[in-house]
Amino acid sequence: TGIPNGMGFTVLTLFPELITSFFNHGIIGRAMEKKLIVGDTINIRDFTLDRHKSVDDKPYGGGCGMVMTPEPLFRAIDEARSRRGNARVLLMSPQGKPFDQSRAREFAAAGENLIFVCGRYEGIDERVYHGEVDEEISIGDYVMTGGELAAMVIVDAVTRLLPGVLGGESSAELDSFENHRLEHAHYTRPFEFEGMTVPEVLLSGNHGEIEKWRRSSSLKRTFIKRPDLFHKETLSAEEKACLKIWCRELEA
Ligand SMILES: CN(C)c1cccc(CNc2ccc(C(N)=O)cn2)c1
Repeated sequence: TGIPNGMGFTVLTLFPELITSFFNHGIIGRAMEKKLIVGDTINIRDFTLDRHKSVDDKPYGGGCGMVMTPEPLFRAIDEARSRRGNARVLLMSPQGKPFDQSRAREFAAAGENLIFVCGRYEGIDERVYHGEVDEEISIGDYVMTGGELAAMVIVDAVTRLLPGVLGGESSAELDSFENHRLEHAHYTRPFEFEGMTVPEVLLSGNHGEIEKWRRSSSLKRTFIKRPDLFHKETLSAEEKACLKIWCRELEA
């Protein structure tokens, strides 16, 4: 990624402890320890200049709720940019461009440092967007009380794609959504549980048959749970044959 000490993630927020907790646990925490990523936070309130450290104010034009004032945000973003070069400023917002797995892959591959602006209240002053933000991103069509969860979702989904983060135990390449198909069913011990057993083929050691069963499982689950994904990628001849057999079995 051309970044000496890992990909940088800087989160601008009024609640840094929400973010630092996320950075210090699990696979993300291990990636931090291994210096595969450098995650830090900036408290927007530290960049206020007034005695009351105010970060919001009443909206021009009236109406309910408050808007985040531009000055502290501008100064906090400039501080973030000064920490690491080659950075992209992302505003977390319900109005943003939808984030998905292919976007996660793009960010992981680009190796740019990412700066996340997490708004609270009814949003931020429009001049911040036009002056300092490279891109507005949404993690889904719903409104939250702040952008922090959206920033953590993106950091999580991007970090796990970086080389060395997932290690051997699992690999991002076989992720669901990789080829617009959901992941196959997973089983582990015990063989029988609550009267339900494990498909015999998975214990056969016949890797060809196991891979075939897994492709079939992935296809069936996509068909049942997310048929919309089929429009993104055409069915292969093998997949068509598999679905035909399966449908005949269902009719029988
Ligand atoms: C215009 N603006 C910056 C803004 C306006 C309202 C709320 C917020 C903060 N809440 C969020 C942020 C992101 C998402 C999402 N779906 O990604 C949902 N809620 C920000």
